Amino acid sequence: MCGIVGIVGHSPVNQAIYDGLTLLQHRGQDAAGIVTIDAENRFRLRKANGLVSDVFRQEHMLRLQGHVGLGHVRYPTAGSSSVSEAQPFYVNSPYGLTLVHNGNLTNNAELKKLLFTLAKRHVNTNSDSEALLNIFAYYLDQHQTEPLTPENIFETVRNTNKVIKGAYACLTMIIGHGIVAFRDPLGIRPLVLGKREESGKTEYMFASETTALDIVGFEYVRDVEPGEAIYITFDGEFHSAICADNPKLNPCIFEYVYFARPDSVINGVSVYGARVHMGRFLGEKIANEWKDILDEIDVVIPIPETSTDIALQIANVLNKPYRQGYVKNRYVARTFIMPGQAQRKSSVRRKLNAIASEFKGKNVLLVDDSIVRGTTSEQIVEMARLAGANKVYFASAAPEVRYPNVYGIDMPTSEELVAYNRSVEEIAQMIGVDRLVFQDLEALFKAVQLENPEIKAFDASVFTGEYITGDIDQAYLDSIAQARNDKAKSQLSKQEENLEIYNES
Ligand SMILES: O=P(O)(O)OC[C@H]1O[C@H](OP(=O)(O)OP(=O)(O)O)[C@H](O)[C@@H]1O
Ligand SMILES: NC(=O)CC[C@H](N)C(=O)O
Ligand SMILES: [Mg+2]
Repeated sequence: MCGIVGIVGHSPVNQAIYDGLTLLQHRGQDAAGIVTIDAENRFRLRKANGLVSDVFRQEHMLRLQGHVGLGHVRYPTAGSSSVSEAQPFYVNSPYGLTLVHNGNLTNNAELKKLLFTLAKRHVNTNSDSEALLNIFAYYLDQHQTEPLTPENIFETVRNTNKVIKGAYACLTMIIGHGIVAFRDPLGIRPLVLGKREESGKTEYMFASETTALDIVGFEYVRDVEPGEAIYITFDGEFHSAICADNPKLNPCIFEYVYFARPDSVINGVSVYGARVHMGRFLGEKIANEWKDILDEIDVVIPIPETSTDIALQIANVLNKPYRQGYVKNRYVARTFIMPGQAQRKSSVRRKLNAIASEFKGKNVLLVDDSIVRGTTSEQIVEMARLAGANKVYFASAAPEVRYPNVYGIDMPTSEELVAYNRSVEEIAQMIGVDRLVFQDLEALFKAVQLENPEIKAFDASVFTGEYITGDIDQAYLDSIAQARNDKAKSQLSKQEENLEIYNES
Protein backbone atom coordinates (compact mmCIF):
# COMPACT_ATOMS: atom_id res chain seq x y z
CA MET A 1 0.00 0.00 0.00
CA CYS A 2 2.94 2.34 -0.40
CA GLY A 3 2.89 5.98 0.53
CA ILE A 4 3.96 8.81 -1.79
CA VAL A 5 4.87 12.49 -1.30
CA GLY A 6 5.89 15.24 -3.71
CA ILE A 7 6.65 18.94 -3.13
CA VAL A 8 7.22 21.86 -5.50
CA GLY A 9 8.68 24.46 -3.13
CA HIS A 10 10.78 27.61 -2.99
CA SER A 11 13.00 26.55 -0.09
CA PRO A 12 14.77 23.27 0.86
CA VAL A 13 12.28 20.37 0.86
CA ASN A 14 14.34 17.48 2.31
CA GLN A 15 13.01 17.82 5.86
CA ALA A 16 9.40 18.41 4.74
CA ILE A 17 9.45 15.27 2.58
CA TYR A 18 11.04 13.28 5.42
CA ASP A 19 8.37 14.49 7.83
CA GLY A 20 5.61 13.73 5.34
CA LEU A 21 6.93 10.17 4.92
CA THR A 22 6.91 9.63 8.67
CA LEU A 23 3.16 10.34 8.60
CA LEU A 24 2.79 7.73 5.85
CA GLN A 25 5.02 5.10 7.49
CA HIS A 26 1.93 2.98 8.24
CA ARG A 27 1.48 2.46 4.47
CA GLY A 28 4.85 0.83 3.89
CA GLN A 29 7.60 -0.43 6.17
CA ASP A 30 9.97 -2.28 3.80
CA ALA A 31 11.87 0.61 2.23
CA ALA A 32 11.97 4.38 1.97
CA GLY A 33 13.41 6.84 -0.53
CA ILE A 34 13.67 10.54 -1.32
CA VAL A 35 14.88 12.25 -4.49
CA THR A 36 15.43 16.00 -4.95
CA ILE A 37 16.83 18.20 -7.74
CA ASP A 38 19.75 20.41 -6.69
CA ALA A 39 20.77 23.86 -7.90
CA GLU A 40 22.85 22.34 -10.71
CA ASN A 41 19.81 20.41 -11.98
CA ARG A 42 21.11 17.07 -10.76
CA PHE A 43 19.04 14.41 -9.00
CA ARG A 44 20.06 13.76 -5.39
CA LEU A 45 18.72 10.40 -4.22
CA ARG A 46 18.74 8.23 -1.11
CA LYS A 47 16.76 4.99 -0.92
CA ALA A 48 17.23 1.85 1.17
CA ASN A 49 15.34 -0.91 2.96
CA GLY A 50 14.00 0.01 6.37
CA LEU A 51 11.79 2.51 8.14
CA VAL A 52 12.06 6.22 7.36
CA SER A 53 13.92 6.87 10.63
CA ASP A 54 16.44 4.11 9.75
CA VAL A 55 17.04 4.99 6.11
CA PHE A 56 17.91 8.68 6.38
CA ARG A 57 20.92 9.69 8.46
CA GLN A 58 22.30 13.21 8.56
CA GLU A 59 24.73 12.62 5.69
CA HIS A 60 21.80 11.56 3.53
CA MET A 61 19.68 14.55 4.48
CA LEU A 62 22.61 16.86 3.63
CA ARG A 63 22.80 15.17 0.22
CA LEU A 64 19.12 15.78 -0.52
CA GLN A 65 19.48 19.39 -1.64
CA GLY A 66 16.92 21.36 -3.58
CA HIS A 67 13.48 22.95 -3.44
CA VAL A 68 11.59 20.15 -5.23
CA GLY A 69 11.41 16.43 -4.54
CA LEU A 70 9.56 13.12 -4.25
CA GLY A 71 9.36 10.60 -1.40
CA HIS A 72 8.17 6.99 -1.05
CA VAL A 73 7.58 4.35 1.64
CA ARG A 74 7.26 0.83 0.24
CA TYR A 75 5.10 -2.24 0.91
CA PRO A 76 5.98 -4.55 -2.02
CA THR A 77 3.22 -5.95 -4.23
CA ALA A 78 5.42 -6.73 -7.22
CA GLY A 79 8.99 -7.97 -7.54
CA SER A 80 10.61 -8.62 -4.18
CA SER A 81 11.60 -6.86 -0.97
CA SER A 82 15.00 -6.12 -2.48
CA VAL A 83 16.34 -2.59 -2.24
CA SER A 84 16.71 -2.70 -6.04
CA GLU A 85 12.92 -2.32 -6.15
CA ALA A 86 12.74 0.46 -3.58
CA GLN A 87 11.54 3.80 -4.89
CA PRO A 88 11.92 6.47 -6.32
CA PHE A 89 12.97 5.02 -9.66
CA TYR A 90 15.09 7.04 -12.12
CA VAL A 91 15.68 7.10 -15.87
CA ASN A 92 18.07 9.50 -17.61
CA SER A 93 16.01 10.08 -20.73
CA PRO A 94 14.20 12.19 -21.61
CA TYR A 95 15.40 15.16 -19.49
CA GLY A 96 16.07 13.08 -16.34
CA LEU A 97 12.94 11.59 -14.83
CA THR A 98 12.01 10.05 -11.45
CA LEU A 99 8.80 8.40 -10.26
CA VAL A 100 7.04 7.17 -7.11
CA HIS A 101 3.99 4.88 -7.32
CA ASN A 102 1.28 3.60 -4.97
CA GLY A 103 -0.74 0.75 -6.42
CA ASN A 104 -0.10 -2.29 -8.60
CA LEU A 105 -0.09 -2.75 -12.36
CA THR A 106 -1.75 -5.93 -13.59
CA ASN A 107 0.02 -6.11 -16.95
CA ASN A 108 3.65 -5.68 -15.85
CA ALA A 109 4.96 -8.58 -17.95
CA GLU A 110 3.30 -7.21 -21.09
CA LEU A 111 4.65 -3.72 -20.40
CA LYS A 112 8.23 -4.99 -20.19
CA LYS A 113 7.85 -6.72 -23.55
CA LEU A 114 6.18 -3.63 -25.07
CA LEU A 115 9.03 -1.39 -23.89
CA PHE A 116 11.61 -3.57 -25.56
CA THR A 117 9.57 -3.82 -28.77
CA LEU A 118 8.82 -0.10 -28.90
CA ALA A 119 12.16 1.31 -27.87
CA LYS A 120 14.65 -1.40 -26.85
CA ARG A 121 14.08 -0.16 -23.30
CA HIS A 122 15.36 -2.68 -20.77
CA VAL A 123 13.64 -2.80 -17.35
CA ASN A 124 16.09 -4.43 -14.98
CA THR A 125 13.89 -5.28 -11.99
CA ASN A 126 10.49 -7.00 -11.63
CA SER A 127 8.99 -3.82 -10.22
CA ASP A 128 5.82 -2.71 -11.98
CA SER A 129 6.72 0.85 -10.96
CA GLU A 130 9.97 0.75 -12.95
CA ALA A 131 8.02 -0.40 -16.00
CA LEU A 132 5.49 2.39 -15.41
CA LEU A 133 8.24 5.01 -15.34
CA ASN A 134 9.71 3.72 -18.61
CA ILE A 135 6.31 3.76 -20.32
CA PHE A 136 5.84 7.37 -19.21
CA ALA A 137 9.39 8.21 -20.38
CA TYR A 138 8.80 6.59 -23.77
CA TYR A 139 5.68 8.65 -24.46
CA LEU A 140 7.23 11.84 -23.06
CA ASP A 141 10.11 11.34 -25.49
CA GLN A 142 7.72 11.49 -28.45
CA HIS A 143 7.45 15.29 -28.00
CA GLN A 144 10.03 17.56 -29.60
CA THR A 145 8.89 20.99 -28.33
CA GLU A 146 11.30 22.69 -25.89
CA PRO A 147 10.37 23.17 -23.12
CA LEU A 148 7.50 20.72 -23.05
CA THR A 149 4.06 22.32 -22.96
CA PRO A 150 1.34 21.26 -20.50
CA GLU A 151 -0.46 19.64 -23.46
CA ASN A 152 2.64 17.54 -24.18
CA ILE A 153 2.55 16.36 -20.55
CA PHE A 154 -1.17 15.55 -20.70
CA GLU A 155 -0.74 13.70 -23.99
CA THR A 156 1.98 11.64 -22.31
CA VAL A 157 -0.35 10.74 -19.45
CA ARG A 158 -3.18 9.92 -21.87
CA ASN A 159 -0.93 7.54 -23.81
CA THR A 160 0.39 6.02 -20.57
CA ASN A 161 -3.16 5.46 -19.30
CA LYS A 162 -3.97 3.64 -22.53
CA VAL A 163 -1.32 0.94 -22.02
CA ILE A 164 -0.93 0.46 -18.28
CA LYS A 165 -3.59 -1.49 -16.35
CA GLY A 166 -4.34 -1.71 -12.65
CA ALA A 167 -4.25 0.76 -9.78
CA TYR A 168 -1.90 3.71 -9.60
CA ALA A 169 -1.41 7.00 -7.83
CA CYS A 170 1.84 8.37 -9.26
CA LEU A 171 4.18 11.32 -9.06
CA THR A 172 6.88 11.92 -11.69
CA MET A 173 9.50 14.67 -11.52
CA ILE A 174 11.04 15.97 -14.79
CA ILE A 175 14.29 17.98 -14.67
CA GLY A 176 13.83 21.46 -16.10
CA HIS A 177 10.04 21.14 -16.01
CA GLY A 178 8.11 20.13 -12.86
CA ILE A 179 6.11 17.46 -11.02
CA VAL A 180 3.28 15.53 -12.69
CA ALA A 181 0.69 13.79 -10.49
CA PHE A 182 -1.68 11.29 -12.09
CA ARG A 183 -4.21 8.79 -10.77
CA ASP A 184 -5.82 5.74 -12.36
CA PRO A 185 -9.25 6.28 -14.03
CA LEU A 186 -11.03 4.49 -11.16
CA GLY A 187 -9.26 6.35 -8.36
CA ILE A 188 -8.50 3.08 -6.59
CA ARG A 189 -5.51 4.50 -4.70
CA PRO A 190 -5.71 7.87 -2.88
CA LEU A 191 -3.85 11.06 -3.82
CA VAL A 192 -4.44 14.50 -2.30
CA LEU A 193 -3.19 18.01 -3.14
CA GLY A 194 -2.15 20.69 -0.66
CA LYS A 195 -0.67 24.16 -0.90
CA ARG A 196 0.93 26.82 1.29
CA GLU A 197 2.04 30.41 0.82
CA GLU A 198 5.72 31.02 1.61
CA SER A 199 7.19 34.54 1.32
CA GLY A 200 4.54 35.54 -1.18
CA LYS A 201 4.90 32.42 -3.33
CA THR A 202 2.64 29.37 -3.55
CA GLU A 203 4.12 25.95 -2.85
CA TYR A 204 2.33 22.68 -3.68
CA MET A 205 2.40 19.22 -2.11
CA PHE A 206 0.96 15.87 -3.16
CA ALA A 207 0.54 12.97 -0.72
CA SER A 208 -1.27 9.65 -0.31
CA GLU A 209 -3.10 10.94 2.77
CA THR A 210 -3.90 14.38 4.23
CA THR A 211 -1.95 13.66 7.43
CA ALA A 212 1.27 14.15 5.45
CA LEU A 213 0.06 17.63 4.45
CA ASP A 214 -0.85 18.47 8.04
CA ILE A 215 2.58 17.82 9.51
CA VAL A 216 4.40 20.13 7.10
CA GLY A 217 1.83 22.92 7.20
CA PHE A 218 0.26 22.53 3.77
CA GLU A 219 -3.45 23.30 3.55
CA TYR A 220 -5.60 20.59 1.95
CA VAL A 221 -6.97 21.81 -1.41
CA ARG A 222 -8.64 18.75 -2.95
CA ASP A 223 -8.11 15.17 -4.06
CA VAL A 224 -6.55 14.46 -7.45
CA GLU A 225 -9.53 13.28 -9.51
CA PRO A 226 -9.69 9.76 -10.99
CA GLY A 227 -7.99 9.91 -14.40
CA GLU A 228 -6.72 13.44 -13.74
CA ALA A 229 -3.17 14.69 -14.27
CA ILE A 230 -1.90 17.78 -12.47
CA TYR A 231 1.29 19.37 -13.79
CA ILE A 232 3.01 21.92 -11.56
CA THR A 233 6.06 23.60 -13.08
CA PHE A 234 9.06 24.44 -10.90
CA ASP A 235 8.04 28.09 -11.39
CA GLY A 236 4.76 27.30 -9.66
CA GLU A 237 2.43 27.27 -12.69
CA PHE A 238 -0.57 24.98 -12.09
CA HIS A 239 -2.08 22.96 -14.97
CA SER A 240 -4.58 20.10 -14.83
CA ALA A 241 -6.56 17.93 -17.24
CA ILE A 242 -8.58 14.73 -17.23
CA CYS A 243 -6.49 12.25 -19.22
CA ALA A 244 -8.72 9.17 -19.29
CA ASP A 245 -12.09 8.26 -20.84
CA ASN A 246 -15.13 8.11 -18.48
CA PRO A 247 -13.24 8.19 -15.19
CA LYS A 248 -15.29 7.27 -12.14
CA LEU A 249 -14.34 7.09 -8.47
CA ASN A 250 -14.18 3.51 -7.12
CA PRO A 251 -11.84 3.82 -4.12
CA CYS A 252 -10.35 0.75 -2.44
CA ILE A 253 -12.64 0.09 0.55
CA PHE A 254 -9.78 -1.52 2.52
CA GLU A 255 -8.17 1.93 2.87
CA TYR A 256 -11.03 2.79 5.22
CA VAL A 257 -11.06 -0.58 6.99
CA TYR A 258 -7.34 -0.73 7.72
CA PHE A 259 -4.72 1.07 5.64
CA ALA A 260 -5.31 4.79 6.12
CA ARG A 261 -4.74 6.72 9.32
CA PRO A 262 -7.90 7.70 11.24
CA ASP A 263 -6.90 11.39 11.11
CA SER A 264 -6.74 11.29 7.30
CA VAL A 265 -9.46 12.45 4.94
CA ILE A 266 -9.33 10.69 1.56
CA ASN A 267 -11.87 10.98 -1.26
CA GLY A 268 -13.79 13.37 1.01
CA VAL A 269 -14.17 10.69 3.69
CA SER A 270 -12.97 11.08 7.26
CA VAL A 271 -11.36 7.70 7.93
CA TYR A 272 -12.13 8.09 11.64
CA GLY A 273 -15.75 8.95 10.86
CA ALA A 274 -16.10 5.88 8.65
CA ARG A 275 -14.68 3.62 11.37
CA VAL A 276 -17.11 5.06 13.94
CA HIS A 277 -19.98 4.16 11.60
CA MET A 278 -18.46 0.67 11.07
CA GLY A 279 -18.50 0.15 14.84
CA ARG A 280 -22.07 1.38 15.21
CA PHE A 281 -23.39 -0.86 12.42
CA LEU A 282 -21.52 -3.91 13.71
CA GLY A 283 -22.77 -3.21 17.24
CA GLU A 284 -26.34 -3.09 15.93
CA LYS A 285 -25.82 -6.36 14.06
CA ILE A 286 -24.55 -8.04 17.25
CA ALA A 287 -27.48 -6.61 19.24
CA ASN A 288 -29.88 -8.12 16.67
CA GLU A 289 -28.23 -11.47 16.06
CA TRP A 290 -26.72 -12.36 19.45
CA LYS A 291 -29.77 -11.71 21.67
CA ASP A 292 -29.21 -15.12 23.31
CA ILE A 293 -25.78 -14.20 24.70
CA LEU A 294 -25.91 -10.39 24.98
CA ASP A 295 -26.36 -10.45 28.73
CA GLU A 296 -23.40 -12.82 29.05
CA ILE A 297 -20.90 -10.42 27.42
CA ASP A 298 -18.89 -8.83 30.23
CA VAL A 299 -16.56 -6.54 28.29
CA VAL A 300 -15.60 -5.28 24.81
CA ILE A 301 -11.86 -5.42 24.08
CA PRO A 302 -10.12 -3.93 20.96
CA ILE A 303 -7.09 -5.33 19.16
CA PRO A 304 -4.80 -2.29 19.02
CA GLU A 305 -4.11 -0.34 16.92
CA THR A 306 -6.59 -0.02 14.10
CA SER A 307 -9.71 -1.49 15.71
CA THR A 308 -9.81 0.68 18.86
CA ASP A 309 -12.15 3.35 17.45
CA ILE A 310 -14.47 0.65 16.10
CA ALA A 311 -14.60 -1.34 19.36
CA LEU A 312 -15.51 1.74 21.39
CA GLN A 313 -18.63 2.25 19.27
CA ILE A 314 -19.62 -1.39 19.68
CA ALA A 315 -19.30 -1.03 23.46
CA ASN A 316 -21.49 2.08 23.33
CA VAL A 317 -24.20 0.39 21.24
CA LEU A 318 -24.21 -2.72 23.46
CA ASN A 319 -23.89 -0.62 26.62
CA LYS A 320 -20.93 -2.76 27.76
CA PRO A 321 -17.63 -1.74 29.41
CA TYR A 322 -14.78 -0.96 26.97
CA ARG A 323 -11.43 -2.10 28.38
CA GLN A 324 -7.82 -2.26 27.20
CA GLY A 325 -7.21 -6.00 27.34
CA TYR A 326 -4.14 -5.98 25.07
CA VAL A 327 -1.17 -3.64 25.27
CA LYS A 328 0.52 -2.85 21.94
CA ASN A 329 4.33 -2.75 21.91
CA ARG A 330 5.07 0.72 20.53
CA TYR A 331 8.33 -0.56 18.99
CA VAL A 332 6.74 -3.27 16.82
CA ALA A 333 5.38 -2.12 13.46
CA ARG A 334 2.24 -3.22 11.62
CA THR A 335 2.25 -6.99 11.15
CA PHE A 336 -0.14 -7.35 8.19
CA ILE A 337 2.20 -5.48 5.82
CA MET A 338 5.32 -7.36 6.88
CA PRO A 339 6.90 -9.29 3.98
CA GLY A 340 6.54 -12.93 5.06
CA GLN A 341 4.20 -15.11 7.12
CA ALA A 342 6.94 -16.24 9.52
CA GLN A 343 7.76 -12.61 10.35
CA ARG A 344 4.07 -11.69 10.63
CA LYS A 345 3.42 -14.62 12.99
CA SER A 346 6.38 -13.96 15.29
CA SER A 347 5.69 -10.23 15.35
CA VAL A 348 2.08 -10.53 16.53
CA ARG A 349 3.21 -12.07 19.83
CA ARG A 350 5.90 -9.41 20.32
CA LYS A 351 3.44 -6.70 19.39
CA LEU A 352 0.47 -7.57 21.62
CA ASN A 353 0.39 -8.71 25.24
CA ALA A 354 -2.68 -9.47 27.39
CA ILE A 355 -3.50 -7.82 30.73
CA ALA A 356 -4.58 -11.03 32.47
CA SER A 357 -6.94 -9.36 34.95
CA GLU A 358 -9.09 -8.12 32.05
CA PHE A 359 -9.80 -11.68 30.93
CA LYS A 360 -9.81 -13.94 34.02
CA GLY A 361 -13.22 -15.58 34.38
CA LYS A 362 -14.84 -13.19 31.90
CA ASN A 363 -16.87 -13.53 28.72
CA VAL A 364 -15.00 -11.17 26.40
CA LEU A 365 -16.01 -9.72 23.02
CA LEU A 366 -12.83 -9.08 21.00
CA VAL A 367 -13.06 -6.62 18.10
CA ASP A 368 -10.71 -6.29 15.14
CA ASP A 369 -11.02 -4.28 11.94
CA SER A 370 -10.54 -7.40 9.78
CA ILE A 371 -9.51 -11.04 9.71
CA VAL A 372 -7.29 -11.77 6.69
CA ARG A 373 -4.78 -14.59 7.19
CA GLY A 374 -5.88 -15.11 10.79
CA THR A 375 -2.33 -14.39 11.97
CA THR A 376 -3.50 -11.89 14.57
CA SER A 377 -6.80 -13.46 15.63
CA GLU A 378 -5.41 -16.94 16.26
CA GLN A 379 -2.74 -15.65 18.63
CA ILE A 380 -4.78 -13.07 20.50
CA VAL A 381 -7.52 -15.63 21.16
CA GLU A 382 -4.90 -18.01 22.55
CA MET A 383 -3.61 -15.20 24.79
CA ALA A 384 -7.18 -14.52 26.02
CA ARG A 385 -7.69 -18.19 26.88
CA LEU A 386 -4.30 -18.42 28.61
CA ALA A 387 -5.22 -15.31 30.62
CA GLY A 388 -8.29 -17.18 31.91
CA ALA A 389 -11.14 -15.93 29.72
CA ASN A 390 -14.31 -17.96 30.12
CA LYS A 391 -15.95 -17.30 26.74
CA VAL A 392 -14.25 -15.60 23.78
CA TYR A 393 -16.48 -13.93 21.19
CA PHE A 394 -15.01 -12.16 18.14
CA ALA A 395 -16.33 -9.39 15.87
CA SER A 396 -14.73 -8.27 12.60
CA ALA A 397 -15.55 -4.79 11.28
CA ALA A 398 -14.95 -6.03 7.73
CA PRO A 399 -16.68 -8.91 5.92
CA GLU A 400 -14.89 -12.18 5.24
CA VAL A 401 -11.76 -11.59 3.12
CA ARG A 402 -11.94 -14.42 0.58
CA TYR A 403 -10.24 -13.17 -2.62
CA PRO A 404 -6.77 -12.04 -3.71
CA ASN A 405 -5.99 -8.34 -4.15
CA VAL A 406 -4.24 -7.13 -7.31
CA TYR A 407 -4.47 -3.36 -6.79
CA GLY A 408 -1.76 -2.68 -4.22
CA ILE A 409 -2.41 -4.96 -1.23
CA ASP A 410 -0.04 -7.94 -1.17
CA MET A 411 -2.62 -10.72 -0.95
CA PRO A 412 -1.74 -12.80 -4.02
CA THR A 413 -3.60 -16.00 -3.27
CA SER A 414 -6.90 -17.10 -1.68
CA GLU A 415 -5.27 -20.13 -0.09
CA GLU A 416 -3.56 -17.87 2.47
CA LEU A 417 -6.86 -16.31 3.53
CA VAL A 418 -8.48 -17.87 6.57
CA ALA A 419 -12.03 -17.25 5.25
CA TYR A 420 -11.35 -18.89 1.87
CA ASN A 421 -13.70 -21.84 1.34
CA ARG A 422 -14.81 -21.71 4.97
CA SER A 423 -18.12 -20.84 6.65
CA VAL A 424 -18.27 -18.44 9.60
CA GLU A 425 -18.58 -21.43 11.92
CA GLU A 426 -15.51 -23.08 10.40
CA ILE A 427 -13.51 -19.84 10.72
CA ALA A 428 -14.66 -19.52 14.35
CA GLN A 429 -13.31 -23.00 14.95
CA MET A 430 -10.04 -22.19 13.15
CA ILE A 431 -9.32 -19.15 15.32
CA GLY A 432 -10.68 -20.82 18.47
CA VAL A 433 -13.60 -18.56 19.41
CA ASP A 434 -17.01 -19.43 20.85
CA ARG A 435 -18.82 -17.18 18.39
CA LEU A 436 -17.80 -14.98 15.45
CA VAL A 437 -19.55 -12.24 13.49
CA PHE A 438 -18.50 -10.32 10.37
CA GLN A 439 -19.69 -6.92 9.17
CA ASP A 440 -22.12 -7.02 6.22
CA LEU A 441 -20.64 -5.60 3.00
CA GLU A 442 -23.58 -3.23 2.48
CA ALA A 443 -23.06 -1.86 6.01
CA LEU A 444 -19.37 -1.32 5.27
CA PHE A 445 -20.20 0.62 2.09
CA LYS A 446 -22.74 2.68 4.02
CA ALA A 447 -20.20 3.46 6.75
CA VAL A 448 -18.01 5.18 4.14
CA GLN A 449 -20.83 6.69 2.08
CA LEU A 450 -22.26 8.38 5.17
CA GLU A 451 -19.06 10.46 5.15
CA ASN A 452 -19.28 11.18 1.41
CA PRO A 453 -22.55 10.27 -0.36
CA GLU A 454 -20.91 11.17 -3.69
CA ILE A 455 -19.07 7.83 -3.64
CA LYS A 456 -21.38 5.37 -5.40
CA ALA A 457 -19.07 2.35 -5.80
CA PHE A 458 -15.84 0.84 -4.48
CA ASP A 459 -13.06 -1.58 -5.28
CA ALA A 460 -14.18 -4.31 -2.86
CA SER A 461 -12.46 -7.18 -4.69
CA VAL A 462 -11.06 -8.80 -1.52
CA PHE A 463 -14.68 -9.38 -0.39
CA THR A 464 -16.41 -9.95 -3.76
CA GLY A 465 -13.80 -11.30 -6.16
CA GLU A 466 -14.96 -8.65 -8.66
CA TYR A 467 -12.04 -6.84 -10.28
CA ILE A 468 -13.31 -3.48 -11.53
CA THR A 469 -10.51 -2.86 -14.05
CA GLY A 470 -12.08 -5.63 -16.13
CA ASP A 471 -8.78 -7.22 -17.17
CA ILE A 472 -8.32 -9.86 -14.47
CA ASP A 473 -8.87 -13.49 -15.43
CA GLN A 474 -8.16 -16.77 -13.65
CA ALA A 475 -4.91 -17.17 -15.58
CA TYR A 476 -3.61 -13.90 -14.11
CA LEU A 477 -4.75 -14.83 -10.60
CA ASP A 478 -3.07 -18.23 -10.96
CA SER A 479 0.14 -16.58 -12.18
CA ILE A 480 0.44 -14.21 -9.22
CA ALA A 481 -0.56 -16.97 -6.79
CA GLN A 482 2.28 -19.08 -8.12
CA ALA A 483 4.85 -16.28 -8.29
CA ARG A 484 4.03 -14.43 -5.07
CA ASN A 485 2.72 -16.92 -2.54
CA ASP A 486 4.57 -16.86 0.77
CA LYS A 487 6.56 -20.03 -0.05
CA ALA A 488 7.72 -18.70 -3.42
CA LYS A 489 8.74 -15.37 -1.89
CA SER A 490 10.58 -17.06 0.98
CA GLN A 491 12.61 -19.13 -1.48
CA LEU A 492 13.98 -16.04 -3.24
CA SER A 493 17.50 -15.73 -1.96
CA LYS A 494 18.75 -12.31 -0.95
CA GLN A 495 21.42 -12.50 -3.65
CA GLU A 496 19.08 -13.74 -6.35
CA GLU A 497 16.48 -11.05 -5.74
CA ASN A 498 18.92 -8.14 -5.56
CA LEU A 499 18.99 -6.56 -9.01
CA GLU A 500 20.46 -3.31 -7.73
CA ILE A 501 22.38 -1.17 -10.21
CA TYR A 502 23.21 1.79 -7.93
CA ASN A 503 25.08 0.24 -5.03
CA GLU A 504 25.54 2.00 -1.74
CA SER A 505 26.59 0.70 1.63
O1 LIG B 1 -5.80 -11.65 10.12
P1 LIG B 1 -4.45 -11.01 9.86
O2 LIG B 1 -3.75 -11.61 8.68
O3 LIG B 1 -3.58 -10.95 11.06
O4 LIG B 1 -4.69 -9.47 9.39
C1 LIG B 1 -5.54 -8.62 10.06
C2 LIG B 1 -4.82 -7.92 11.20
O5 LIG B 1 -3.66 -7.21 10.70
C3 LIG B 1 -3.79 -5.80 10.91
O6 LIG B 1 -3.12 -5.39 12.09
P2 LIG B 1 -1.63 -4.76 12.03
O7 LIG B 1 -0.83 -5.39 13.11
O8 LIG B 1 -1.10 -4.90 10.63
O9 LIG B 1 -1.80 -3.20 12.24
P3 LIG B 1 -2.49 -2.29 13.38
O10 LIG B 1 -1.50 -2.11 14.49
O11 LIG B 1 -2.77 -1.01 12.64
O12 LIG B 1 -3.75 -2.98 13.84
C4 LIG B 1 -5.28 -5.57 11.11
O13 LIG B 1 -5.53 -4.42 11.91
C5 LIG B 1 -5.73 -6.84 11.82
O14 LIG B 1 -5.43 -6.74 13.19
N1 LIG C 1 2.01 -1.10 -2.11
C1 LIG C 1 2.31 -0.45 -3.24
O1 LIG C 1 1.73 0.55 -3.58
C2 LIG C 1 3.41 -1.10 -4.06
C3 LIG C 1 3.96 -0.27 -5.20
C4 LIG C 1 4.63 -1.13 -6.26
N2 LIG C 1 3.65 -2.03 -6.85
C5 LIG C 1 5.78 -1.91 -5.61
O2 LIG C 1 5.69 -3.08 -5.43
O3 LIG C 1 6.77 -1.37 -5.25
MG1 LIG D 1 -4.49 -4.81 13.72
